[in-house]
Amino acid sequence: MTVLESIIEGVREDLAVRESAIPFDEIKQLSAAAPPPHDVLAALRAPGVGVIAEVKRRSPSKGELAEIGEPAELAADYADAGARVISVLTEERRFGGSLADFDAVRAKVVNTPLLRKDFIVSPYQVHEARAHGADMVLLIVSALEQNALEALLDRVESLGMTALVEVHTAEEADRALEAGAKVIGINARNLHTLEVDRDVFGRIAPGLPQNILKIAESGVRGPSDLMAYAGSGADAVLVGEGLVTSDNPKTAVTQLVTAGSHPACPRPSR
Ligand SMILES: O=P(O)(O)OC[C@@H](O)[C@@H](O)c1c[nH]c2ccccc12
Repeated sequence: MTVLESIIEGVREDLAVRESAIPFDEIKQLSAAAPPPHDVLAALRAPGVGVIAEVKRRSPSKGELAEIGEPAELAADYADAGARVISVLTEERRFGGSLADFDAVRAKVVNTPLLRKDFIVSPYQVHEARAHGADMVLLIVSALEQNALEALLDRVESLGMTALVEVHTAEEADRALEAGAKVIGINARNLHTLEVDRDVFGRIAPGLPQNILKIAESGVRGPSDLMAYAGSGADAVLVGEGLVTSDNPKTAVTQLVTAGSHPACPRPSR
């Protein structure tokens, strides 16, 4: 079993528990009653290279990253520093996140779009994300059969949310396009082996259509990594570890945002 497969096994068990507490029909109603989602595409299309800042306590590759006693405070700092979207991990077993973290962040951060970062394998989780106020959800191509990917993407969009469709290979990028993805995240980390290769973005992104928003995920340590990704066509970078392990996450976001809007930073070509 790969790391991804074992994570998903745990995700399905935890999901079954939540589903028995709140059945599908009920979560569907809750998702319909939630305040409308933010326009994530508009946020990502703003000038310059954007920053998606992640609330991340732990990772399967590095173990404990940061304690994050107050995820809402951290997220508020990210928002104040100009993050375009805030990603909140809700996977519990390997990443130490939760929907409670997501709720705390949503209660505090009202004007910045939120990404529910989890391993989505069922329509239930999409409605659940919306019920908790998510604007964006992650769909991982290598975790989904093509028909499931397409059905989940349609459901995300039918609820007015935006999908971040994550790929790690050119074949997966083709599947993402085939499914109709508008925002493609190219993850430098292979979720089966956890190896990071920062060159993956530069190999895949130039082959994607111009109108597709391209997000470089993982392994961003600071402004020079952002600049390098910008040079390969990134519209935004998604950063977790580099922020939560920094002495001052707010300043770390500010530095990235500043680099992404600097005249010397290559412009996204949309
Ligand atoms: O902490 P990093 O290396 O900056 O990476 C952030 C983000 O890309 C990473 O958390 C991530 C990318 N895809 C995922 C899928 C599931 C969980 C986590 C992830």
